[in-house]
Amino acid sequence: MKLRKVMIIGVGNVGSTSTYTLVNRGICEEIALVDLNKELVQGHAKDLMDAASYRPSMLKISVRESTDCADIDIAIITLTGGLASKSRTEELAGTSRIMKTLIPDMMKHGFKGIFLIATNPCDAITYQVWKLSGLPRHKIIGTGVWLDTTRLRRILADELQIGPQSIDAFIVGEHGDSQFPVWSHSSVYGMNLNGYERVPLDFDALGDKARKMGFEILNQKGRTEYGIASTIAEICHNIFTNSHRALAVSCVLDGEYGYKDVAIGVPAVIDQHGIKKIIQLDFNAKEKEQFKHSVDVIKGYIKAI
Ligand SMILES: NC(=O)C1=CN([C@@H]2O[C@H](COP(=O)(O)OP(=O)(O)OC[C@H]3O[C@@H](n4cnc5c(N)ncnc54)[C@H](O)[C@@H]3O)[C@@H](O)[C@H]2O)C=CC1
Ligand SMILES: CC(=O)C(=O)O
Repeated sequence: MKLRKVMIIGVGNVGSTSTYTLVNRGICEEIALVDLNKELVQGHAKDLMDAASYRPSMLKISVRESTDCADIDIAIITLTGGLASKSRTEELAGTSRIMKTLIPDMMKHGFKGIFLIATNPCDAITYQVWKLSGLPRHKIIGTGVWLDTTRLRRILADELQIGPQSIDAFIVGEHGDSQFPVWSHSSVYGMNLNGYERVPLDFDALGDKARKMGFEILNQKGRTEYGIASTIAEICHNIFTNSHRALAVSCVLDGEYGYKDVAIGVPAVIDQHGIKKIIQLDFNAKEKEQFKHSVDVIKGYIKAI
């Protein structure tokens, strides 16, 4: 049986917490760590091997160069050229510069797997990775709005006093300010959200709360890590189990929703090869406008790369 191998590129807060989450969920058999900071990466590898020793099965934590990637199934991008403090786009210039050498070098060294991108601004970097890799678009996934969707479900769960897994609500668009919840398709078991508890919900306020949650956490603790680490682990789990579950992630569009040359958060069916199918929702007029705005915003960032 083939061993499942993941590479984490950038073992800072997000990369190390993601590795710890992958270890504890037993999602793969090897995690290869890559970072420019050689002391940090060696230290994390030893600490994480201690954690892995408590797992019932063999799990290898290795330290590699990113070019040692020919046998990797999923390469997870969690590096940054400089962390944002107010807007995710602050990272665009520094990080896109790193990508211009990192991705072609990996491709020259035989990378054949799936790229999973968490680095911000997530949608623009996802698109850039697709362009630089030359891989088919189904092999490129940005974590995108899946974390925002999870946040929205948690906020709604609090409001409605029902488990978040029972709420079918989600966010589409940019992992950033132009994202929006698709209220026209949100329900509890097919029941309109206002009908569930028979109390009118303040939909604008709920969407705002989810949209602002990332920076609310960032302002309080200086970084966000656990939420995105669980998002990364969840996407890897869905790939490795060939789940065919639909998640709202950043996908490269090629005509879906009437757009191309952009990566943006939309619901997509995940299988062992990556994105199996992009689900095309029937947006109402307001949502069509909001989606167009989000596409325009992301295209603006892509143009600046
Ligand atoms: N998509 C999402 O929902 C979230 C995304 N993020 C993003 O994740 C990224 C990482 O955030 P943190 O871990 O907090 O940053 P961090 O600064 O703690 O870690 C970044 C790591 O990348 C390494 N690095 C830089 N250039 C590299 C290169 N060329 N090759 C290998 N390693 C390199 C650094 O040495 C550092 O260890 C940021 O872009 C951040 O905005 C963070 C939280 C949530
Ligand atoms: C930092 C970030 O992108 C988030 O937690 O949503």
